[in-house]
Amino acid sequence: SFPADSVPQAPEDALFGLARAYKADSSSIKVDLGIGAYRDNNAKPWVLPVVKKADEILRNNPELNHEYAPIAGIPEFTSKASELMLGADSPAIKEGRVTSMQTISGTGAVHVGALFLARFYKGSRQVYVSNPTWANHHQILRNVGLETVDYPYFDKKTRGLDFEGMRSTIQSAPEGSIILLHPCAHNPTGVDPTLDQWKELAAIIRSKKHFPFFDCAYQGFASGNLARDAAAVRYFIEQGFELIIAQSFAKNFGLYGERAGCFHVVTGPSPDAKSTIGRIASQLAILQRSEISNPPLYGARIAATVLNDEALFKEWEGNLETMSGRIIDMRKALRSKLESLSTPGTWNHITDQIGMFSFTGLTEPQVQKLREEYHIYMTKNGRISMAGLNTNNIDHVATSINKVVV
Ligand SMILES: Cc1[nH+]cc(COP(=O)(O)O)c(CN[C@@H](CCC(=O)O)C(=O)O)c1O
Repeated sequence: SFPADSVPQAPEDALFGLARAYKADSSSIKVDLGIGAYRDNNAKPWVLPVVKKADEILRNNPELNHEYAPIAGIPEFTSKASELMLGADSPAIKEGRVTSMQTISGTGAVHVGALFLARFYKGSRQVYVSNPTWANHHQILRNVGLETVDYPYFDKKTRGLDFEGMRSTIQSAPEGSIILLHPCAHNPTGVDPTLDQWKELAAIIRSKKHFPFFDCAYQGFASGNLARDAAAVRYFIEQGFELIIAQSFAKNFGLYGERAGCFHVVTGPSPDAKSTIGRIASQLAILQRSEISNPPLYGARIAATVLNDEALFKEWEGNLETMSGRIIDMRKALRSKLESLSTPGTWNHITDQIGMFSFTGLTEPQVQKLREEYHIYMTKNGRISMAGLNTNNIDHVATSINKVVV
């Protein structure tokens, strides 16, 4: 009933396949620079101290049970998630122009956003996506019948932003195209537009009546500051855009496997904004009900416990600074080691880039060699998850890169 020509063998997922290969490697000097998940200086996943506290609070709460969550998720989570993204004093929130729905982490939010657009967006069915972008974007968008078109993003020479390429491609996209944007800590390049460049992009997107789709997976991880990392999204909302936002709590709460995320729709200021938002929320509930019915409780309860308590929120901000700070230390250390080894080429991009990843410029053969000869694992495109580096393995990584970069 399922012959090979109707169910062909699919390629293994780039990222999860890499994780599997790393686990299977018995070498004592292996280094995992693959999956974008934070590791501490001992290369171990880090359960944030504030998450441990929230877990303790939940365990000691006799009121909690395992009943279904509402279809849109637990309100003490979704309301705080939207304040975190938009800012507690956001006019959009005050004017009732936002609806938020809890999702299966960031992936679930990108998916339900894509599905919502595929069903109800009357503009173009083309989604303009950065080249390169997150490994999962294209297939999520295509699975719901949207088309993807690349906009240039990475300048191979400067290893920085190809702003001219990005700007002109968005400018010339058909009116009403959907523009998928990473608001901070771009994956995989670690390169972000400046606020002035965001303002220029907003003007173009408005003039062409494009639709902004923000995928925010690293708020607080890029600069260590939650408001700064949300600046692009908040600017667009201040400018009165109608837009959607996928929000992951995987990295900034370390809740990867608990799948805590949120999806937001923001409408522009208008007399019927509230009724529009009500209609949108009602259709989102149908989409969600038919796919997951209602979202998982644990991760959202942990995040809500922290987001609703001033002292825990402050402690969380400290935990974020610990993670982003350690990554920045590793950026400085890797750059200076590569330079002190006089590794051919320039390495300032390692510290110029921001967030979880560094787009090193290493070629596929060099990546292959690092993996086979030095047991260092990174994605084929030369992306390094900087949290995989630590004071115990950084010399091995720097000297190995130095050897393969001829
Ligand atoms: C831009 C982006 N959007 C959404 C997600 C989804 O996150 P989640 O909340 O867990 O559903 C990720 C994670 N990407 C890193 C983690 C592994 C994955 O691909 O997923 C990565 O690129 O390594 C992103 O980098």
